Amino acid sequence: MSLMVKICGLREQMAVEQAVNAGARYLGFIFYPPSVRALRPDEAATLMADIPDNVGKVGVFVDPSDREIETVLALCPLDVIQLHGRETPDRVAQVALRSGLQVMKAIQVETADDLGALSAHVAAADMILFDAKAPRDGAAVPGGNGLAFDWQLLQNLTIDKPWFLAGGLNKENLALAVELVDPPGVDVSSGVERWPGAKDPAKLDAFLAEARRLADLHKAS
Ligand SMILES: O=C(O)c1ccccc1NCC(=O)[C@H](O)[C@H](O)COP(=O)(O)O
Repeated sequence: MSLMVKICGLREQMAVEQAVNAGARYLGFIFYPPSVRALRPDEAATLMADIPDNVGKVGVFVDPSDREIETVLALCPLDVIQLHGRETPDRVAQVALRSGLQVMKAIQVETADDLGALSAHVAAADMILFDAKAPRDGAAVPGGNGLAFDWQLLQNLTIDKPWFLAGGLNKENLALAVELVDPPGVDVSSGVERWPGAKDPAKLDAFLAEARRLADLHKAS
């Protein structure tokens, strides 16, 4: 098993370099102004300048207009557009067609009902990311909240596209999450931070080392 790791919400050059060197497969940059992790396109372009081709650059959007996406793409060489709002499968397909890029659709999960539209999203998107629902607080943003959902809801999931488990992951709970869900990829933001928006070098390294350890364990078994 190789476990893909996506580190999300990067804002600092050092953290970008560290995540690349420690084996992250995807790096996420937030283009949603209400988030503390949001970047302007020019700031993100600077951070992306030296990312090698084997590491995917993911732009995270929430119910974006075509114009918002085009403004980012004019400066940022994204590989993947992550849609983290209430986008329908039709909108996901439209974004993929217009941008020519891969699209990752985030599905926010609290109960089994939240998986009702999964097959339509799988058909429309190139990748799926399962995350926890945001707290029911008007000020909450839809991701990066450090909250886990009931991972058992994803047990025995078979989907024929790459997918990621996200939401409240950290070095301590990664082994249990991987054992229960066996995801092809995992995504983390808060669990590798000192505070929202500031990645912690020690936590980043520890998370990526744990992901490698789990992948090696799986290979050996
Ligand atoms: O991270 C944000 O600030 C954010 C804001 C709005 C939409 C999505 C956002 N993050 C998307 C991600 O992919 C996060 O990594 C994912 O929600 C998991 O976050 P965490 O629970 O903090 O590890």
